[in-house]
Amino acid sequence: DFCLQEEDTEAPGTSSGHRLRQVVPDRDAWKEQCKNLLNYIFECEDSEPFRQPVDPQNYPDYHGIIDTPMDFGSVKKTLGEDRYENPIELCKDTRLIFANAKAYTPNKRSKIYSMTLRLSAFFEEQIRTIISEYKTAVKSSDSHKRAAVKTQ
Ligand SMILES: O=C(NCC1CC1)N1CCN(C(=O)c2ccco2)CC1
Repeated sequence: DFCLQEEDTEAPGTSSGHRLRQVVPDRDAWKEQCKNLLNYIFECEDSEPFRQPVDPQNYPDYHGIIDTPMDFGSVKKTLGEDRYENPIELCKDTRLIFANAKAYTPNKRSKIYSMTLRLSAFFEEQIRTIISEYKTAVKSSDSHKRAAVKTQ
């Protein structure tokens, strides 16, 4: 754990001597990490069918089978517009992309569905660390808040 200086309101390096450099996990780091992950996914050929919403002209039965369509373009847009509070929400929407493909596919050996299997394996590997570091950062920022209250 890191120490919290008692003069928490004073500017760093004040007359009360040097403050120790604080190492505080960044609770906003997940946003850039998810942006980078999405950019990598967009580079993957396997994401091609999932970068934009399904056009009902091409798949007239799609919206009768799938209640909540989702695609990586929408996830990227939501992230960019700061409409995700945390990476867990982004993970939920991304898992919906994969679940929709599994629900819609007529056959588990279909080309498009098989693309989601590789993509979801990669996504789950990457998102687990992002979520774990986010949860750690939230915990330590909570403990910081409790510590600060005690000193008041
Ligand atoms: O048209 C689509 N996307 C929009 C295209 C990129 C601009 N599709 C993706 C969703 N989808 C399936 O998940 C699926 C599973 C088995 C067969 O299809 C249907 C095809």
